[in-house]
Amino acid sequence: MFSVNDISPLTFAATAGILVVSYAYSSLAKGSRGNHPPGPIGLPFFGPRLSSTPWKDFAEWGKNYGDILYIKSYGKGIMVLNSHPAAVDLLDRRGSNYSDRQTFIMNEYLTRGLSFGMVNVGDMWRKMRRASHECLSKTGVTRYYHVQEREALIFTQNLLCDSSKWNQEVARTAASGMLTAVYDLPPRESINDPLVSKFNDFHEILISAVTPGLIEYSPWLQYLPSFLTPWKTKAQHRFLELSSFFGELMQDHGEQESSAFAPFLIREKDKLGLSDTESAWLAATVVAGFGSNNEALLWLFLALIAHPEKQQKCQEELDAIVGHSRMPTFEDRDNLPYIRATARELLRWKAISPLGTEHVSKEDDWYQGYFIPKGTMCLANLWLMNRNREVYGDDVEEFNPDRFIDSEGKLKPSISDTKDGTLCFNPGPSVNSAQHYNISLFCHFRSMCPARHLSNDIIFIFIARLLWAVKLSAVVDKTTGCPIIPDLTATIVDGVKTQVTLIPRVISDELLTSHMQTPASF
Ligand code: HEM
Repeated sequence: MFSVNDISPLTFAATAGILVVSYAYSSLAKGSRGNHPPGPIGLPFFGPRLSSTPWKDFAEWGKNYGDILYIKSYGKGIMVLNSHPAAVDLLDRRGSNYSDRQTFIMNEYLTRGLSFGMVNVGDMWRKMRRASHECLSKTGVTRYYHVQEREALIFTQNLLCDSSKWNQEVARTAASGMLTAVYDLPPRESINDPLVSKFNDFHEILISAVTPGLIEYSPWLQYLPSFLTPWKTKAQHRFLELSSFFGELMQDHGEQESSAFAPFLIREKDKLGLSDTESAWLAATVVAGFGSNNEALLWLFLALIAHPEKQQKCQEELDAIVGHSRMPTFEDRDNLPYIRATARELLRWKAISPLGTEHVSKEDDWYQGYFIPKGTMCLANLWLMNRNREVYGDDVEEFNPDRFIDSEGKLKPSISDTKDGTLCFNPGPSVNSAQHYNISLFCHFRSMCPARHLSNDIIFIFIARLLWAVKLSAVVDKTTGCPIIPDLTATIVDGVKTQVTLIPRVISDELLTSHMQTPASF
């Protein structure tokens, strides 16, 4: 019988050598730490320390480690793509491997996989994308023009009456516009409107469902007996309660012959292949997207208050093109390049979704000599891409709409205006135009924001109508006599807090009132 004692020291050393080499080879093939993209290591298991603005941490680390970072956080592999070409290569060209979403256990219990923004690429995702395309495509959104125009008018008028709670008014209007677009409901008058509150709560629920808590780090906890997991029962009840609420909304407001989203989902039910519950959740999660528009409009106030000279340029354009006898409409859009540049700059300056949505790799992959294991979470650092100095110049931190205006005063084309996304915004002599891109606000990947046209429309018409009617100024500090300029380095995490003074520019309130006669619904 063979025994270890029979092996000579030489054979033993040779065998051990072969084992070490083959272990090293197989770990390399499986992607040992050494073969992952570089990145800081930090504490065992916990990984490197992340601040409340991780996109800034990633940008800082990128200076040492390069455009593709890999970190392990709480045992989870995360790859961060700091450059647009790398993001396009992986999330678009190899999108079939990187289109899964991170699974959050809490999200599964609360939404049963029906929250549109968190659906994995697959049958359900395709159905939801197809259904939303009808109403959110570039031509589809034209049906909402009058809804957005009217909301921007009501918003402006309400601010003229009382500007002290301007940020609440922003929240009201963002929710109200989406409720009309989806359920064909009349405008909501107050932030305390029960439906607005309900969707505010729902928005919070969706966020909490994807905010990692203890259960995400210790998934086995979910299998404990029910008396030890009351959160599970609570989440399941919440799902049923929300499903029945959204179902009733669909029934009450979805049966009309209007071109709002919910009635469309009901009419086309068979063609779209979505069950009643799935349609109800799709409609509700589209409404919940108002949070992003709300955030963009909050930043708009800060940008305009801090930059009266940019505001004035917008108003000069409005005065020249629209005049004082009528309000701007979507028909004026092509003739208002500076307003459009302001809208675009707003989203570049303060990325609303700085890291996009998490993508997860389905299979092992190799990229630029690095190994990316299956199940790696991939984040596109959109915040940083929109601060590429080679593309935007050295004043990337500034709010400067002029960067999008060419020497003839026209709006420069944006990546969304080009098919292949390879447009170079500001090519210097050393820049390879095929490698540089101008703007990455909504992502250009397979799961790019389906509401990008709608959001662009909303931001455009709000800037146009608001600045047509009023001038925004900072409040003056009574003791110093100086204007209180808001903190522009703050992030939405800190909250957007500032006071604003409104100086009316319109001839009379009657003019605004006359615009209220526009149709109230579809
Ligand atoms: C200024 C406003 C907005 C910005 C900047 C924005 C940005 C984004 C970004 C960056 C993504 C991630 C794409 C990816 O990583 O793959 C995304 C996805 C998404 N957005 Fe938006 N968004 C905005 C408004 C909205 C609104 C109003 C809605 C609701 C109608 C919405 C619904 C979604 C959905 C459902 C997804 C996930 C798409 C999918 O998984 O296929 N967004 N958005």
